[in-house]
Amino acid sequence: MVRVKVCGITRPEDALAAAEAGADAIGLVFYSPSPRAVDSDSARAIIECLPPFITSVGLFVDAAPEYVREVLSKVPLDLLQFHGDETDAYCQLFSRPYMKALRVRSGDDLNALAARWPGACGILLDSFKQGVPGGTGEVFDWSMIPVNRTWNLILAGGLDADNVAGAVALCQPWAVDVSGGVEKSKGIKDAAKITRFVHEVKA
Ligand SMILES: O=C(O)c1ccccc1NCC(=O)[C@H](O)[C@H](O)COP(=O)(O)O
Repeated sequence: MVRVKVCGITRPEDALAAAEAGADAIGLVFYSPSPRAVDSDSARAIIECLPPFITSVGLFVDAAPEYVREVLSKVPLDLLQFHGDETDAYCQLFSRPYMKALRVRSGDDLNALAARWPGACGILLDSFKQGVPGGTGEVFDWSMIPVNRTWNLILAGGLDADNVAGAVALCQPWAVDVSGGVEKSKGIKDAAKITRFVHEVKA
């Protein structure tokens, strides 16, 4: 069964909509230039309203370790996601499971790249857009993804209810990750779009 993470959650009602739709995880963005960014108090309130068995993921981009530790002291995050140029050693500083996001560019050897983060529980493949670390709303060339891989693939980038079934059939990921494709506007999710997306993945 392919897992689903709904990322860029900014409101408790959107976290509940994701949980009720059957999503397995929610993502909270701790990167202030993003229109989907949340502060620690908001993030804690969102997580506190979740029912059991929904993984809470905190997302950072080249953050100072002190900031990550400050967030972790206030917010009960289950899993970390690093979207910048963080090394494996940096990602392992926080004694939490982590996923490393890689923004895919043509010609990348994705198996070789993934091997640089042996401590990662998953590799999130996302689209590359200059100056935009994530949440681009754009797909990348899924044919670049190696069929033979030893790492857990989380597929991201421009997914929505119309393309996700094809993406799953082609790429066979451990999980999929979506943000823009289930929104009314940046950071405001659409419950019906979330429900349709999860159905397309899990039906
Ligand atoms: O979502 C953001 O605004 C964001 C900003 C900076 C770094 C990462 C960000 N999102 C990370 C995610 O995991 C997104 O879900 C992923 O990039 C896919 O986004 P989308 O293409 O909109 O589905």
